[in-house]
Amino acid sequence: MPNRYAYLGPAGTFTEAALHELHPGMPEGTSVACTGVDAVFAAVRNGDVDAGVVPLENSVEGGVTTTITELVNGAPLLISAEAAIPVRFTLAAREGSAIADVKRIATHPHALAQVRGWISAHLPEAETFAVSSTAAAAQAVAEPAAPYDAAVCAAIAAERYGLRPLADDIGDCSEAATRFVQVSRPGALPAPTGADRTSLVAFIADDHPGALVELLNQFALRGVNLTRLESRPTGDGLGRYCFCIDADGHVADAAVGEALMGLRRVCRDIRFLGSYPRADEGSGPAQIVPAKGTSNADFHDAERWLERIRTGCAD
Ligand SMILES: O=C(O)C(=O)Cc1ccccc1
Repeated sequence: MPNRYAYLGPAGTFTEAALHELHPGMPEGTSVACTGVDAVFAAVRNGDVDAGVVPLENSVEGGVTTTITELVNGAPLLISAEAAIPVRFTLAAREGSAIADVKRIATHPHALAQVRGWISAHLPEAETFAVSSTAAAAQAVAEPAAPYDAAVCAAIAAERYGLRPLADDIGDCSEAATRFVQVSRPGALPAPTGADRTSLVAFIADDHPGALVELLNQFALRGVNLTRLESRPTGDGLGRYCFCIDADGHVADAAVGEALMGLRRVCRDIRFLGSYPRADEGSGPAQIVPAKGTSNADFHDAERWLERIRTGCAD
């Protein structure tokens, strides 16, 4: 039986595009469109689907709060894959509308944040409304008694819901990309590929000067490169934060494994969020030359040396 996947719907979202990038040629009927990120997490947790795809962070707007909150505070799930896709926004309206008719615009909050410059330059009087996704906005605009005049969405969503593009590529930053993750119930980890990422949440043991440096040192000392560090409130009171961390490498790699053991010793709690193949395989951080003495072979050699000393077999 093919796997079933939930995603932030309806059809035509950027998240659906990410799902297809992760599973090219997936059979009809194997995806389930959800109305919110929280509904995707619920579908995965209660076993309705095998995995779910949600947006995690955007290169312009930063983290997607609902996704991060679910990963940090909800019943534990693991990230099993990621996809990074460019996001290009279209302003779309019903047939017969012109830009000058647009008074009410609907879209996802992350899309809105990325087209603010264009809207204030071209439609400074327009009101904006946050809805659950860009495709939900397009679907709503297509309704005969639509409460909105236009949607900011993907070109493919405009086409799917029979809307006319009024302006294409209206994002304020042409290089904008969003990172999506696939979440699964805890189980076996994807095998290391040599170009992996590890995600976790670190909870500091007690507030003291240098607590964050201690945490970061666990990675630095082992030559592990970090690709994301985001503080999130723990919910236990003002000034209490946990740290969401993405690092290059797989937990099966000696350096990452040892960094995690170090964190375990200095932190109150660690939530491991998974090791999975990097979407930017072969570019960016992957090009970083490993620090001296931090390869798997270096760690294993040092371990064997210590063992010889401990057992009295040192030469
Ligand atoms: O609403 C969508 O289409 C999504 O998939 C969420 C989103 C919104 C804006 C940028 C990237 C992802």
